[in-house]
Amino acid sequence: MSVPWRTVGRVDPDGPAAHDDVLIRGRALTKRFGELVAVDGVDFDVRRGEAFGFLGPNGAGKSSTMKMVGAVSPASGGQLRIFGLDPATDGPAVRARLGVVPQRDTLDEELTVEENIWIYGRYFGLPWTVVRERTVELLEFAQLGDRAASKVEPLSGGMKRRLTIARALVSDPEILLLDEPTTGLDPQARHALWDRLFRLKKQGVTLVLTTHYMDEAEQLCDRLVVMDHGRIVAAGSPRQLIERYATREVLELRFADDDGTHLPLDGVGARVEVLPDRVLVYTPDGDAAAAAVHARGLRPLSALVRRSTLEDVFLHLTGRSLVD
Ligand SMILES: Nc1ncnc2c1ncn2[C@@H]1O[C@H](COP(=O)(O)OP(=O)(O)OP(=O)(O)O)[C@@H](O)[C@H]1O
Repeated sequence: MSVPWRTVGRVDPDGPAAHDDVLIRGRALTKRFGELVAVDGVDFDVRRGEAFGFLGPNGAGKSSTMKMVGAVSPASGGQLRIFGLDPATDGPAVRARLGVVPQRDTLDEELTVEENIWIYGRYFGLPWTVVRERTVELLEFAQLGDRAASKVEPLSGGMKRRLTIARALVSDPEILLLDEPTTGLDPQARHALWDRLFRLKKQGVTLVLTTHYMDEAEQLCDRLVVMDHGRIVAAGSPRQLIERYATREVLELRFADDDGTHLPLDGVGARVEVLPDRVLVYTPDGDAAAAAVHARGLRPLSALVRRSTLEDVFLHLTGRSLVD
């Protein structure tokens, strides 16, 4: 029996995408800056209604990809189609259907909160009555209704980000592009922003975001690609990636002697990673692995069992941590 309310506005991350469900298609997409290849032939599809993420460390090529998708930076090679259009020749038509939240806020600090949305609405050529009406709704959505007439300058970082999102929504875009939406925000502000993004997703807005926070990618993204050095090193839903590249649990061990390389840990889990400050034992059963460690006479200072995350996926694929 189908359960309609569970499928409305959702995509099946494992299912094949119908052709007209693909809003953004990149094939061998490349961006060069002189000799530097910032994006090195990436393939991806973004489907209608999903939240799609580009996850990777600084310099991975996420923003460069996002700028090509935003039709503000031309591709150096490969193919890109957005709504079936080529941004190289149909830039204005593509941009009219996108909302963009850049990595750095570009709000006008001299203007008030509502004026920042008004000028954007007018820029998109919307009638004044529509702009005013939408501004009221959007400021409610951004939880800034009581700040409409305040100047932007004294707002907190989280409020400014929410205002930037509200401003990007004034043209009622089909796709919202968010470059590092929560970088620099405190945990409370990040959660408040995630909550707004969840709401947008529920309303059917397609979200495309870049992030180097694995928890953000896990929380928000239906599907994502993991990028490193301009390439896609893995693609799938967070769950698929964790199942494919990590075990269900991780036993994190810390020893008094930081050098874990000599420890007799062979076979205690499916895989062992020795980091400078801790040893990670990948295992389906963390408690059983902890017992095996103890049985070998090892006495770590601490032993913590946790679930695998996308950070573990990235570590497995690249040998490095996402946040250096
Ligand atoms: N306008 C530019 N001119 C020259 N090099 C650039 C330019 N923009 C980006 N790069 C380089 O391209 C590479 C990829 O940068 P990009 O900003 O796309 O990475 P990123 O994954 O978004 O990282 P970050 O989170 O730091 O923005 C980096 O080596 C960067 O220095």
